[in-house]
Amino acid sequence: MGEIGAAKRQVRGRVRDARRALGAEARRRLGDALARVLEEHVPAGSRVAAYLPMPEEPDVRPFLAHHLARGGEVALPRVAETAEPQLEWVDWTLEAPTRRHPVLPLDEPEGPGREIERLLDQGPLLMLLPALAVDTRGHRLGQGGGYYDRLFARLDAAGRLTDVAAWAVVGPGEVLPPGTFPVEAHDLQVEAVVTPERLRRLVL
Ligand SMILES: Nc1nc2c(c(=O)[nH]1)N(C=O)[C@@H](CNc1ccc(C(=O)N[C@@H](CCC(=O)O)C(=O)O)cc1)CN2
Ligand SMILES: Nc1ncnc2c1ncn2[C@@H]1O[C@H](COP(=O)(O)OP(=O)(O)OP(=O)(O)O)[C@@H](O)[C@H]1O
Repeated sequence: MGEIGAAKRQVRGRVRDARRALGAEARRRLGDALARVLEEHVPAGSRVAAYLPMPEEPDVRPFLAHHLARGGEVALPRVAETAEPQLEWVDWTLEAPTRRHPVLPLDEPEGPGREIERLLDQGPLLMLLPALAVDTRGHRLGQGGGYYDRLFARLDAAGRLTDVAAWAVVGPGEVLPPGTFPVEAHDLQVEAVVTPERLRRLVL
């Protein structure tokens, strides 16, 4: 691994350690606070792409439950079983089944998956992206798979970036000054970051 990879890994490790130190009760309160922020900013009945959190990630499920109850639509990503690493998208409701990924510590939706372009054929959507940290220019540090970077590179190539509003979701203390972690040419930029405190729109 090069210097950049090592520096990203160090910041990932710090954030993961801090997240692990939180108790279940603190995580629950943060998930509820996150829901209140998202409920204020996401129009009822709109289309949202989100994620099923791993145990230490910001818990968007309270928001998703509220959004679905008010007529919203939710799609979730699944790691596709294709040769090249990519995500596919599954329409989701609270009753829909999930299954454990064979390798990653992830629950994923079951049922038919679609390419991102097919999801967007139904109209533009808001995408909530899991992240370990975001800098105030909108650069996102993810788990290190490069899945979302590839997804947005593909949307860019297809001329469909404008169909997706990308908001990263992080916990308290995870919006960092530029330079705290290195940024590479392939790293996507999000237009906003959501924390349990507030929505912060970023100047790209
Ligand atoms: N909840 C959630 N779903 C998601 C993502 C995510 O970050 N969070 N992904 C975002 O791309 C995709 C799956 N990619 C992932 C890539 C790596 C790891 C991961 O945890 N890797 C670590 C193992 C855990 C650890 O060491 O703490 C690793 O490989 O070192 C998880 C998901 C799609 N779904
Ligand atoms: N557009 C792309 N095409 C091919 N490979 C890519 C692309 N974007 C990123 N990658 C590769 O993916 C790997 C992980 O990148 P990075 O560390 O930025 O992941 P991340 O954004 O933190 O992960 P994730 O999006 O899965 O949460 C790197 O090896 C990188 O070269």
